[in-house]
Amino acid sequence: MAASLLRSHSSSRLALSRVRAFLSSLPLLHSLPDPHPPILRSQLELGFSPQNPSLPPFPPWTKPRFFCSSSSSTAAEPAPAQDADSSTAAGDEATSEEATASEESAAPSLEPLDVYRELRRADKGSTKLKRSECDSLVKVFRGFAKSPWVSDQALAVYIPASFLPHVCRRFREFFLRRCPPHVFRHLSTLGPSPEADRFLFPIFVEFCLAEFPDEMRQFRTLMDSADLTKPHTWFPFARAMKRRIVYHCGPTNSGKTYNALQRFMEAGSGVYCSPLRLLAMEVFDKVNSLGVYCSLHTGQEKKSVPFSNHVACTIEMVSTEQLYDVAVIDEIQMMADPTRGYAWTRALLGLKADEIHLCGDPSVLKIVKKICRDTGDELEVNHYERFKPLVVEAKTLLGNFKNVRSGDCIVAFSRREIFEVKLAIEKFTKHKCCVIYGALPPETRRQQASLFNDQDNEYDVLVASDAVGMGLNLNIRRVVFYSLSKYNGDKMVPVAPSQVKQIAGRAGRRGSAYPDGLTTTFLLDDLDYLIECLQQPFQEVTKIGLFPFFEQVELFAAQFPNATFCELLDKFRENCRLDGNYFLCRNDGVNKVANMLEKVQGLSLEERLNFCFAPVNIRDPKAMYHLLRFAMHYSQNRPVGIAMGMPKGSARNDAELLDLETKHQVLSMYLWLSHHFKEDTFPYVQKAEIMATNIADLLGQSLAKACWKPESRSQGKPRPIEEENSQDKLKPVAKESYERPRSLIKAHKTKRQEQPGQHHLAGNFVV
Ligand SMILES: Nc1ncnc2c1ncn2[C@@H]1O[C@H](COP(=O)(O)OP(=O)(O)OP(=O)(O)O)[C@@H](O)[C@H]1O
Ligand SMILES: [Mg+2]
Repeated sequence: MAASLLRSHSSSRLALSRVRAFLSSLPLLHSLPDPHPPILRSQLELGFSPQNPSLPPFPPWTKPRFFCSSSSSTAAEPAPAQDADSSTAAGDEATSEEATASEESAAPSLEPLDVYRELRRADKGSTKLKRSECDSLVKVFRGFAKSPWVSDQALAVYIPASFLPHVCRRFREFFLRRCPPHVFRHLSTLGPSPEADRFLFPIFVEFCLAEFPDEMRQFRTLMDSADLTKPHTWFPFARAMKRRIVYHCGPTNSGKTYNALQRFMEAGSGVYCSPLRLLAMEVFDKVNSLGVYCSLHTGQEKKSVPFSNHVACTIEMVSTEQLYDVAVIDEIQMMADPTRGYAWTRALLGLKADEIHLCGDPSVLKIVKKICRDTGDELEVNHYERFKPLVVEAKTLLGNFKNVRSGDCIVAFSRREIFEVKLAIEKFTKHKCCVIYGALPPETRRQQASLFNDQDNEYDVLVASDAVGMGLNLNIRRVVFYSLSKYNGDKMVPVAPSQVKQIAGRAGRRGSAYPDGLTTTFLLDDLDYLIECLQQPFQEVTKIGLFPFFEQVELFAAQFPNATFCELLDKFRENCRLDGNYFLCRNDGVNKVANMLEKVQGLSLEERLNFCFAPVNIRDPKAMYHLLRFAMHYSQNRPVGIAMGMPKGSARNDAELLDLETKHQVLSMYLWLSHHFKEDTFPYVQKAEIMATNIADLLGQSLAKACWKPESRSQGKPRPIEEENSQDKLKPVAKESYERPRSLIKAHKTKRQEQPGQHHLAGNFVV
């Protein structure tokens, strides 16, 4: 797991260098007489020896902060009086007596090295603790073993999470049998707490150095090859440049991208990095239409416009080799995305551009400032406000589709709900609906968006998933949340406030037919949560995503020649080291694909990695089958074929619609692979492109007339509770209206005791 290492605690920082020095000096250690007190071994190794009196007797990091009132005091000195005071403050009568006594004679030391030495000197079993005393100490050690702080710090001294429980158990056994009374009293006062962890940790390190030097040495080799610390140093050319970073910081619909694109178009050369293919395509079209030659580069397509010095690309495809005058990184807050965040981090750290424009909300401002300090780049921040405030309609739709109006965008969080809502609206009102959801190709989403934007047709309502939250320019008057819960792959959870903000902010676009933005919910019960989300300030991001380069994985893999690719990924995750501001991006799908591809022989590590990262819906067995087939043919050096017929026409039911979606995804995957492998291995690119375009058209035609009940891709598998219940939600309450009977948000938010909507029925809110 990703770990934040050694940022907060200077003593631990020193611990790392100490452990490194210790582990890198094998001959000296081995030449020491045995049995040699380990503490002295490490001291000797660092030069702290009686023969070298000019050096302090113990390295300073071993002084726990909580007990050293003065940094100049040494372990040889008696513990300062404050130490005794601080322990008596919370102590019992006996402790108080002890403190008084310690003022007369030297108090027993609580310096970690002293404690450790005392433990070492003591005979095994010398401590006779009462049962209750023993129990209270065990609690402290349990807390220590489970503390995330300890786990991070242990990783920094080359003890990975997998080994930590064993070491902690041994440490506890060692400690309990020899624990001196004053240390016991001290730990009892602290109890299981961060202070106890910080007190024990340096002693723990000494114990590990003595007991597990070989293991630590092995782990060190392993972890060094999975070292992802200081990622800004991975891009020496970018570091050699003096870059100017401009952060366009503000909420949705405030002109951030517009202003950044102005600079992009003025520049002699530029790159625009988009979170979505769709948005890259929009910028590509817009910029070319304004007379600036611009190419397009996404995972699936490369359109090179002759004489162009500008390129619009998806963030994953941006080159850190090419030099640009201006780069734009849109939706910079996506740096914190658990899966894709690394692509934004890489672009920010690695782009070779004189001027880099970041567009996004304020959540990553602080961390961007920190990165700029690390990279030495100059940072300018431009703050933006929404052109028009967003107004929350307190009335809501009261669970009735009859309250839908022209220009509404109804947001639902599953494909099933989207089609149910579309069906209900078209059946019980005069409105016609366009739909937008993640599984649709970008071309179809754009087609649906322009159908909705165009005022001269009957399609005046949009039903969309969260895919609408980013990228498209839509003429939305009002965003209506059909629900505010979402299936997270495991269970239904409330939609995150940042996402609610992003989606609601789509209402009322400058220059559109509806410049004033409104938002509300379908159910009155959901309204409070909507307001709560919109009123929440942007949460500051403390960690951003990172992922290793292929070369780093390759280096690591060399140590496990017999490991499967899946095992390798797991081991890398377990052993990798990160700075405190970074986390390792997870890729849940990759493991599933890697497992499936295990049976394909003859792929190099790089080829396997490429297949694993191909865009595939892992829940779609047909798409998975095609990926397996592509990999098998490739590994047998056969030209990879499409092996899929063109559908006869548009879909007549949901099963056919699902089939069209799958077919497009498979073609999209084929095109992606063709751009990631040698050209001649995927020779049917042109055919795949034509088929993909035609299928996107068929999808558009199918959606225009879709009036069927949705099916599930995972037929036969248990559906999430929400989906099971969704039939009930649409039970007609009157002949011509529908009602959803309950709000899942209400169930989630049991803590909210007040009656739904009681404060909000009075009027609208500006947020
Ligand atoms: N100065 C301007 N003149 C004309 N139109 C503008 C101007 N600024 C922004 N717009 C228009 O306002 C709309 C919103 O602007 P933009 O897309 O830049 O907002 P944003 O802050 O990037 O929003 P989001 O966070 O949703 O991406 C766009 O349609 C854009 O063309
Ligand atoms: Mg924008």
